[in-house]
Amino acid sequence: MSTQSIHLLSPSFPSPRSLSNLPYSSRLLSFNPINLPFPLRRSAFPLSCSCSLSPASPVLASDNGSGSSSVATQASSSAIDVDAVTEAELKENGFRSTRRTKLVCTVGPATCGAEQLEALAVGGMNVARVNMCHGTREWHRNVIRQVRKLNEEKGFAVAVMMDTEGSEIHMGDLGGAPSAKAEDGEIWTFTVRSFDSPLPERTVNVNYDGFTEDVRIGDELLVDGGMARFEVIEKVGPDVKCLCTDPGLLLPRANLTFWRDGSLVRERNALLPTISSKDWLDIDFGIAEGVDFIAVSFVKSAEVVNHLKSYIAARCPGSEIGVIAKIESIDSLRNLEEIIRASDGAMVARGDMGAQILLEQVPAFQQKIVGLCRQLNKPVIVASQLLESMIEYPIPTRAEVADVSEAVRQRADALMLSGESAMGKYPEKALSVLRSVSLRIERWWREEKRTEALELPEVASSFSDRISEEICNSAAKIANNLGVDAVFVYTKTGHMASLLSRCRPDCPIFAFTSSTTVRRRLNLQWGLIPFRLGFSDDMESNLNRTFSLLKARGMIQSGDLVIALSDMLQSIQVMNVP
Ligand SMILES: Nc1ncnc2c1ncn2[C@@H]1O[C@H](COP(=O)(O)OP(=O)(O)O)[C@@H](O)[C@H]1O
Ligand SMILES: C=C(OP(=O)(O)O)C(=O)O
Ligand SMILES: [K+]
Ligand SMILES: [Mg+2]
Repeated sequence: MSTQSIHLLSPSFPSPRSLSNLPYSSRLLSFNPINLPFPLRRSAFPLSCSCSLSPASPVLASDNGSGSSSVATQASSSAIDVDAVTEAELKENGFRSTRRTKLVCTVGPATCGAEQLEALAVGGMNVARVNMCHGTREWHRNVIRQVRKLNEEKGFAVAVMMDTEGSEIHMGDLGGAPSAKAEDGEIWTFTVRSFDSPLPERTVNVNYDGFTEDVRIGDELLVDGGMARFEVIEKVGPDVKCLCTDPGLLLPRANLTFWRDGSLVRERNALLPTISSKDWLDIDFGIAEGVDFIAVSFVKSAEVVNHLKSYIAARCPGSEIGVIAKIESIDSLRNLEEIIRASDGAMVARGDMGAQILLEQVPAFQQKIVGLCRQLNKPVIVASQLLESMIEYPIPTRAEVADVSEAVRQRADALMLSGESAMGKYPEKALSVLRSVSLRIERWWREEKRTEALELPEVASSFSDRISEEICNSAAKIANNLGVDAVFVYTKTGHMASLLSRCRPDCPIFAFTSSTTVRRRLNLQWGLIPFRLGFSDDMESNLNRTFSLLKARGMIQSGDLVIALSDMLQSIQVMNVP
């Protein structure tokens, strides 16, 4: 085997024992040109016979029901866990075929059964989202546990995202009716009164007590950003009488916004807390159930993100729960950069965003948010109405396919289904459209060699981080120039894997981590194939083990060209699989 390597050692980094015999002085940046015909760093032992050299480092127990990270001492030196679906895909079609864009599915009544969840997992769902706007905690608990059970029993690695309700104004649940039709010219009552008995005809509850005080006669009331439109004509105590001016379908808990002189009214409701008391209870529930991500609705500033992160850290120290900021309000657009910096990722929540700004402004903001997240090295999800027509129909519109393609072309980390998978007629078909469009556009992009000119600014905050960042940028470039088959990264926290993902290299990135929770979290990031593997500081031994384990499972072959990086060693090695 020929190994060619570049090692970059940070002065603050503990020198791994495997390096002690190498001719490096402490503060050293040594660059060995990779096209030299001999190995720069000789293997102490031949890689092909090294599967017995497994490290005795502790590894985390495999996926368990609670998602907690109980440390088991060396569960199995030979084990490597990878998502069963990716494994099958790799074996069948090789490295280049793996999908880089990740897929999030909202789980709802159409998909909450074990069989349906399994079908979504097999269909490529990387993250299951539960929306706390709907359903009971019991219902959500059941879904989360079923996902965990499937992971355990079937070898999936589906992460779970809990999405908070937030305190924006929305309608009640229509007294149990699935929907209600508002016709042109009808008078409807929007009220903050609560009813014990069924709702009177043409009456809708509103969740916000200040509603009657805040609206004025002449205001326009928009349901779901314009699915139906009303004009406020009279206020009678707790009731607001409205004339329907644009007929439409009202869905349970639909979002309400009111507009005055062409502008969104943001008076007192703009002062409502981003995380309501109900949301805090849901968050406690999510932490207890071991969710991987919490998506915060209607984020207005970085402050709330920081607050939630410290709350999570205090409630469960060492937790790996990622906080995703949903960009959907005017305030979030104003404070975009600080919010994204504070978060572990962002969601372009186009549903509510489109109700708060002009629809024609949404695409530009999408592009801006996707670009900013990439620059700041945060995963980004493009969400809402990607395949809306598939709630009803088995094929998407051409326009929807174009929208999905655009998000893939922007190289968003993930695409999300909402109603399509939660309550639509064709959840699996919708997922397969996302999958096939992603694959097709990614391939087209690679074939066209459309390497984008996007400048990636430095994100590191320490010298050691800068080294990691430079290594990842260089490794991605080398990978593209040499046309390598895969980049391997050994990462404890996942940071180096995400830095590589940020570069969007042409080949897949195999991210090896010993933590089950880090592994699941990496599921949201572009191009990463997370593996759980116990590993040591000794790269030779890590590589040997990985090669033999992956070869035994038919996932790589002798002769495949890989680049290997490690965040313990801060090194780049280029080699053929022995
Ligand atoms: N847990 C659930 N229980 C019942 N219905 C749900 C659930 N989750 C989602 N839905 C349905 O799917 C639709 C789309 O989901 P989503 O986009 O997450 O919510 P929203 O429409 O409130 O923004 C919802 O409007 C609702 O009708
Ligand atoms: C994803 C969104 O949030 P939710 O579905 O919770 O309204 C959105 O508004 O686009
Ligand atoms: K929500
Ligand atoms: Mg929303």
